[in-house]
Amino acid sequence: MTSGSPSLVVSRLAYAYPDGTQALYGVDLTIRRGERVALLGPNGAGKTTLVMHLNGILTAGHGTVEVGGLPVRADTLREIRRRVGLVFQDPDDQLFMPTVREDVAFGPANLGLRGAELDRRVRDALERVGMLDALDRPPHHLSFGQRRRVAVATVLAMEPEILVLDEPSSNLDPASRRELAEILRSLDVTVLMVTHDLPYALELCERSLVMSDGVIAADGPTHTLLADGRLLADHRLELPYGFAVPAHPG
Ligand SMILES: Nc1ncnc2c1ncn2[C@@H]1O[C@H](COP(=O)(O)OP(=O)(O)OP(=O)(O)O)[C@@H](O)[C@H]1O
Repeated sequence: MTSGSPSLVVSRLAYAYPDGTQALYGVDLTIRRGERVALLGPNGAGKTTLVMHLNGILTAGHGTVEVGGLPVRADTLREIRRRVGLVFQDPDDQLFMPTVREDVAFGPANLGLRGAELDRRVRDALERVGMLDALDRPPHHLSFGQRRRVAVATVLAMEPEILVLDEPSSNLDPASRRELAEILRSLDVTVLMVTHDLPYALELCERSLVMSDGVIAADGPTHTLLADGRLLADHRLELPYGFAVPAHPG
């Protein structure tokens, strides 16, 4: 991957739902290749609405979204959905085939891959999340944490430009949470991660965005933002009880 060039460029993106609720008021955002960025913000800030624009589930009222230089438009959606790998909060929204192998093969098979190339994609993606052993198991026999890792693999198998994760640490026990962090850190892919888990953002993402009332209210090093008590209070962000942001990053 060419680091430094933009993976994602969002310009002046505004959106109102059909009932008139204005959810985005003009979002500008550039994420460069290889960055890991956390999208923080209270309930109702517009995070999900923004994410749904990245692969064209919602289309812009105003403004533009480009992924790897390709604009999100009706005629580019197929390629955009390959480039933007969305990992839902609930893995059961993503896994629906009888075996893990078939679930991970589903996307690349849809792109036309077959035979050894398809098999390589599936194995490679499962290996990257440490789930190769589960190849022939039914997803519903796996633990929640394992299903989340397989859900990540279904997206990695598409070789996306950017991996977008919705609450990746939710419902994970501490060991699974740490293991997923290690996996995410090991991936050579651009990551945008929506999370309420501020320590997870600090651990994984050098840069964070704070969304609030449909705009990006702050954008900077995660360490700097989380050390700013005033910023956190202004946007209903709270560190866990007893958690202290280290005096110096990393
Ligand atoms: N389908 C919808 N119709 C109308 N308004 C909606 C719809 N979905 C979301 N909204 C509104 O849009 C605004 C932004 O919501 P959004 O779900 O993007 O926030 P969020 O930051 O993802 O919140 P959370 O942290 O709770 O997931 C809120 O005011 C919400 O009530």
